[in-house]
Amino acid sequence: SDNSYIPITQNLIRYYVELITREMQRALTSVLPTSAHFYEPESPEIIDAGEYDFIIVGAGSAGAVIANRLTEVEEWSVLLIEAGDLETDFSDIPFMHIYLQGLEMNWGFNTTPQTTACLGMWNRSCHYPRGRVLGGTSSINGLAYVRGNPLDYDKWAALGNTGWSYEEVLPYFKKSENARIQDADEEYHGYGGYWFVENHRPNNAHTAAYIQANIERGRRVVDYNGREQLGVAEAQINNQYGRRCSTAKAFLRPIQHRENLEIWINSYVTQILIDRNKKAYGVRLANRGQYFEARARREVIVSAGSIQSPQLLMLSGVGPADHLKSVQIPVVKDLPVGQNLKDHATYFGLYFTSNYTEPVDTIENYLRQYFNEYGPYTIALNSQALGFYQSHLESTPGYPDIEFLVIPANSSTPMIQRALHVTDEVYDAVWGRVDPTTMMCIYIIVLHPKSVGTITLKSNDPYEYPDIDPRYLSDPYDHDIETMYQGILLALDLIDTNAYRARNMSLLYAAPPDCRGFPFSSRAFWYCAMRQLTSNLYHPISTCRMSPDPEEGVVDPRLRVHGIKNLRVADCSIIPHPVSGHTNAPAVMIGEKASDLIKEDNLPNYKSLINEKLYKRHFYDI
Ligand SMILES: Cc1cc2nc3c(=O)[nH]c(=O)nc-3n(C[C@H](O)[C@H](O)[C@H](O)COP(=O)(O)OP(=O)(O)OC[C@H]3O[C@@H](n4cnc5c(N)ncnc54)[C@H](O)[C@@H]3O)c2cc1C
Repeated sequence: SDNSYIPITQNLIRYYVELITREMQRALTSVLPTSAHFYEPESPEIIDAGEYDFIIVGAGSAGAVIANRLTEVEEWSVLLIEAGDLETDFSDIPFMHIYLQGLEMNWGFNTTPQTTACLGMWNRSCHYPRGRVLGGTSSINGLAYVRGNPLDYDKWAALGNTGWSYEEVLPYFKKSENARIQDADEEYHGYGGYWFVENHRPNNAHTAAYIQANIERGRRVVDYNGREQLGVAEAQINNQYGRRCSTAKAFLRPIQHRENLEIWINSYVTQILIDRNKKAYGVRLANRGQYFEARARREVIVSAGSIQSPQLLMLSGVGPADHLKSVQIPVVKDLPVGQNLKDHATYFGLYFTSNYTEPVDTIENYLRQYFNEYGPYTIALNSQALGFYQSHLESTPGYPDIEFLVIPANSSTPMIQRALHVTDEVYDAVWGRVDPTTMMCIYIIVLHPKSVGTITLKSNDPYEYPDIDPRYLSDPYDHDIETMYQGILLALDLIDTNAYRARNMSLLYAAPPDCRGFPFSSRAFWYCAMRQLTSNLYHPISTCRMSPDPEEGVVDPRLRVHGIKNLRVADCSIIPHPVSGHTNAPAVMIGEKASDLIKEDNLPNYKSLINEKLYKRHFYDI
């Protein structure tokens, strides 16, 4: 909704102040579940939930889009099943995104203990947040709208995935988008879609300095979703009038009246039902202490995300035969499910001090700004700028291998320790030295990691969380850690500019205890620090990888599971090669494209319904 229609009364402010105080406190203290057993019904009795044309598992970034597009066909009935509950007024506030990681909207996964990264985290294990709520991870994420580089999608196509080149996917990015951004390369954006993209206002002084420092170094200010990506930019974010625009808000709310759509929330799917002819015909799910089975006349579409789509396939007998046998699951189809896990390894420990102090205001005033669509509450972690860089390790023209996410003053909160699971010792040694009002932090992101991890089952119990073993920074030739190190050098070089010198920006002495034996800021020191404080940017992909070859992948380029009829996977798990960006925009694009593939395969004479009119700017009111 447009905030400007809401009268900003004292009662409204009081309601929000109480909400924020309560939810922040809960996030800092609540204990997240370690399994999904709370869904488990006591009785094994199964209730018939009827028949639908399509069943979609997971109302996340991709699933919500698919539910919308399939119910455009009036004669089709669609059941959308989501394990989580509804979004809240609290989750709508972009600034609160980090606190959502401490609440029940987060599944609360953790990696297995690691040996090459996450060493400064509790039990050497990184936290692995994922959305358990309508809108999925788009309802708890950091809101950055970053599609990646055209060459990423051309690589997908070059791997044999016909139909996924940049030229072929760009129309789907534009189809979903409703851009309200400045200085955009307009032909690359959509202006009539469901999903809002905005800039944040006003900018923090550190953001301006960052842009200026890069200009001094000869870099350009770009629309990173447009003509060229190398360079720096103000963030484009999925806000709608300053509020979080999750895919639930964008794609489900406007169509909730459609009679051919049923949405079941708080419903946990435990199995995809596959018959003897290897045809998927429905799902079993647990809802409010009861088992149900729903049948699909046409297809089951799994959009449960990169962790739980592979989990669900494996629980249903689709996965690596040896692994399934080891957990006593009868093998329906031997496929490399859960293999090839990749993620954007990110260094979280690079802090700088400055002579600039960002003023701190009251919650009430921040809220007044929020209701008027501006100010710190309208952005996650106050993170207003990003940069895309190419180190000497990447030679393809125009193709970045490093991203910076600039986190300026007033974004460090005690929640960071809980969100990253940093040990007390490391937290005190690093964040204990950070003055939130003056600091700047740069997250260093490896865009094309070579390290490969896995998702496996711990047992055949559908309620047990899977094993997530990402193995960050583990590739045999140290490509990932060296790329990250090059990113740190780039950041240190940037500080040595007039723009930053004017702010007296300098590297914070912050050494994790295990790295104190190395000279501060030496190469050996950074290598040590990176292994301590590298976690993920929460962008897991490739666990149900798309490939025409069933030896290499799980779904074909039409997203059909190899060897199983009437079953598709459509979410980030199908991404065959990491994008030079973030994963929410690609997930939505995948949802759009999957919907068209499904329509093509199920409607006679269907031609892609992409309507050029949708891309044209129809208003511009910022
Ligand atoms: C903290 C955080 C910050 C991030 N920041 C950004 C960002 O700034 N920009 C960006 O582009 N990306 C960001 N991402 C990543 C991005 O949001 C995700 O990659 C994307 O949302 C994934 O979409 P998806 O459709 O693959 O899965 P999801 O959106 O995770 O959807 C999966 C859905 O399936 C449901 N589900 C799972 N299992 C079952 C089951 N058995 N039964 C029923 N339902 C089930 C889940 O509850 C969930 O709703 C961030 C992620 C996190 C965690």
